[in-house]
Amino acid sequence: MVLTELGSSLANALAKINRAPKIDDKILQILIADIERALLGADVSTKLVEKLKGNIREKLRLSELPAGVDVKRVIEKVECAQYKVAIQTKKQKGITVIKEITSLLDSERVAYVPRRGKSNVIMFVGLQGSGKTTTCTKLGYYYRVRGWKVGLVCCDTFRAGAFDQLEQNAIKAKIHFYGDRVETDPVKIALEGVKRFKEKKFEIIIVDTSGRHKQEESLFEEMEMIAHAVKPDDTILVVDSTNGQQLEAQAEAFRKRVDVASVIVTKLDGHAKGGGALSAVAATKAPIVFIGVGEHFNELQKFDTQRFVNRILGRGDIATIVEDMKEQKLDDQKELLEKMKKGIFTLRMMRDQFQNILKMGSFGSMMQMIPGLNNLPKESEEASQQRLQNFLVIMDSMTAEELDGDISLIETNPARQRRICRGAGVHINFIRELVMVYKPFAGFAKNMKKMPFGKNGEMPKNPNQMAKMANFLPENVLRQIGGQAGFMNLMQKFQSAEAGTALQSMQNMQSRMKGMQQMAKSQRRNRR
Ligand SMILES: Nc1nc2c(ncn2[C@@H]2O[C@H](COP(=O)(O)OP(=O)(O)OP(=O)(O)O)[C@@H](O)[C@H]2O)c(=O)[nH]1
Repeated sequence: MVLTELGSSLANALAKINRAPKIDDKILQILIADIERALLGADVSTKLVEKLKGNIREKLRLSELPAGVDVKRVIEKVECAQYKVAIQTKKQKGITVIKEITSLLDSERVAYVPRRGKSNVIMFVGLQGSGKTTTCTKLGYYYRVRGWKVGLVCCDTFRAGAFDQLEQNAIKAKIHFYGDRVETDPVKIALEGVKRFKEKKFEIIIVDTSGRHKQEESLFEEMEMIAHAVKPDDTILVVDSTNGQQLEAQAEAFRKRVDVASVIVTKLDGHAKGGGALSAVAATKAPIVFIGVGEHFNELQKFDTQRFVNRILGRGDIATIVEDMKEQKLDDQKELLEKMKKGIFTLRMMRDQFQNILKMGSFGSMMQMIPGLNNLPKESEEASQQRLQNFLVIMDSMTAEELDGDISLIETNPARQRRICRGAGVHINFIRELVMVYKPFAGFAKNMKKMPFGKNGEMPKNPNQMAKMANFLPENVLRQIGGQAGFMNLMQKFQSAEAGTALQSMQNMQSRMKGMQQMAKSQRRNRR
């Protein structure tokens, strides 16, 4: 994501503060200038950047801070207890540099949250090509994998091919679909679709409406009529981030005509205007609920300003990973854990883990959430995902005996290898690579027997035990997460994010890191 570049420029600017022996006004001016350059480079409007600079200058008066306050922490930390005392005495609001950056992207309005056991009707609106139809499926998929009953209604009678596109997407994403090829009145289709899904107690009913090339009166009239007919609980505007700052006017125009409750910004996976797009939408005070970061169904990320800023600044977002695992019930892996503790790790178990990784989203987005791993080389992301898909296809062509038995069954039998690869339609090299990826996982499981887990399998809290645990990680993975100190910090974050699932989460992460390390290695080898 290009926003990662904005994040690293901002993180570099903040790092200068940490390196400076003394913080004075001159250093602060340099910081402000660096931040200005980074934000303008990401297309954030000059008006907003000027406001941000003014706020920092006005609210961060170094000379007025009481003695004893840690200035570096004041500048950098989002929450700083000492500074809170300082600001109370000065009657200022809790403003720090990061808070200011966060507020650029924060609409401060709370979005609609669907309720379980009720039919939540969500209407999508937006210009043609904004990614509306794709995003309807992505959102449907997002809820389906979290156990909601989802239905899609296609009311786009304007664009030929919209029906087929949504129907195909719905089939691929295993979501129920309603459309009518013959009916030309989108209002009738919307009413009928919503009625049918409500009768069958669907919980999420997504209504895709027509788009137009520009903001035409006919588009708005149609939107109003559909909204009037189905009375949506939530109306989501889909906007294309490549329009950058222009989105402020676009979002305002839609909001004047329908009650746009929230916004999804798409195509943030590779455009320099991402910062402009997000800040422009936030300026309209419509909350951004999700962002689209690719064309695949799972490339939709929940948007939470604070977590997003943490992530792009390289501070990771463990809370989202743990939440995703819980929501997708990926943390329910007691059986896996029990087996691994006995040193057992089969190909079937690896296949389940790989499926979990794919369910959680792309490698890139997951990596960006882990502190210290945010800077993995970009180019490996898509290739890694493809490799994972190939491995899954190979494992799907194996017999139960091969999936559950000893790896030597495959490793020492070329005829078996050829049969599996023929079934999977892949080159024989892939199965050799799969064996190479599998072996360290199995070795890791063997090591687990020696790890200092608590009586009930919980992660150690004692620092010495934690340090011991770190020794079981591969050296370069440990380096990437900031050595033993980084590992302990990560563990604490997992534990505080969700004490009950910390162990499973950590073990999942460890397995994934190891797998990714192997993949990166074999990619490097292939490139050579
Ligand atoms: N890279 C990237 N492409 C996306 C994203 N979201 C959608 N797209 C692509 O954008 C193009 C347009 O998406 P559609 O969903 O067809 O657009 P639409 O807004 O529904 O168009 P109409 O139905 O004509 O109104 C397609 O090629 C999508 O694959 C995203 O987050 N990232």
